[in-house]
Amino acid sequence: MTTPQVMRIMALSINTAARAGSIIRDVMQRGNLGIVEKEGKDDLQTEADRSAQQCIIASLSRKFPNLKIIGEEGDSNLDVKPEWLVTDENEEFLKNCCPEEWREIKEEEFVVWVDPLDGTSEYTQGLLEHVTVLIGVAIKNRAVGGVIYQPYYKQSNGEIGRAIWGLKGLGTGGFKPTSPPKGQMIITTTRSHLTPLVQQALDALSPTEVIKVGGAGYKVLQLLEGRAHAYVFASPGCKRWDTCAPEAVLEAYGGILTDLAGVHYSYAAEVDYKNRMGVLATVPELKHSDIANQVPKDILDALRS
Ligand SMILES: Nc1ncnc2c1ncn2[C@@H]1O[C@H](COP(=O)(O)O)[C@@H](O)[C@H]1OP(=O)(O)O
Ligand SMILES: [Mg+2]
Ligand SMILES: [Mg+2]
Ligand SMILES: [Mg+2]
Repeated sequence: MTTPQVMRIMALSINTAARAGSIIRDVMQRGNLGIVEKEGKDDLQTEADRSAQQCIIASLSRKFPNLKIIGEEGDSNLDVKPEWLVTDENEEFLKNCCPEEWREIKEEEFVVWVDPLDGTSEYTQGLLEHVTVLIGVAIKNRAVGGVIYQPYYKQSNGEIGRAIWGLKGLGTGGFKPTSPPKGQMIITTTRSHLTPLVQQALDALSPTEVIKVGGAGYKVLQLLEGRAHAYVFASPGCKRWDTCAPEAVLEAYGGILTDLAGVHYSYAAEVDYKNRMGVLATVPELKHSDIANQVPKDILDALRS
């Protein structure tokens, strides 16, 4: 029997994210980040963002030429150094059994959303543990599979970097699932894109504690590892590549990620990339709709306008 495409795409994404992670570490070690401002000082790009994206898109498109891939850093030159081309699919992952519902999905039915470096602002400031590589796999508008790779995570065996993955219908891997403390409401949110509206939404949810960290990937990790109950961001700043992989991993785990009104984003290729209605993610222990219902209407109206 041939291996279903979704399993092969996920398995190649895991190994490619790790390779992108080593490129990110190399750029930092060389010390010349090559920072440029995209839409302003809140929207930076570095040599690491560019090179990691080239590695990911070249590797995936070489093996899956009919795959639709959308990367944060725009069109990339795919004529990359041979050592950036990843061809091996992750064998550990391939030992898993493909969920029935994804078995027949063809290469051209997927959309892969790539954020080669999530947490660029933190990367440039040396807050390296906040940095992740995000590869999200969408099928029929929905985020279904995802890889969150942390290039600076120190494993207990001394190895550097770890890959966290999730596939709906199969589950998750690469981390130790942990429930957040009972009787509290710990919210994780932005540290580099705080606005009055972001603060207003936090206040409305009466958190017992607020954890400000960088990146959408790292914030969802706070939920997976029991350090926070919810991720709340009342801002249109995130785009589909920021949330596709985190949403898929969190939902494969039993949590939910939507906009602030409680509605899922579409990950179809032709959508407007902006997550205009913000981000709300919750752990499986919370009822997501209860939290969404606590978001004041004027905050939603402000995001809509
Ligand atoms: N105003 C913004 N402009 C550009 N990117 C943003 C903005 N707000 C959020 N993002 C993206 O969403 C991620 C999560 O946001 P935050 O850390 O503020 O919670 C950021 O790391 C950044 O992704 P990236 O670093 O890949 O550009
Ligand atoms: Mg960016
Ligand atoms: Mg990002
Ligand atoms: Mg990025």
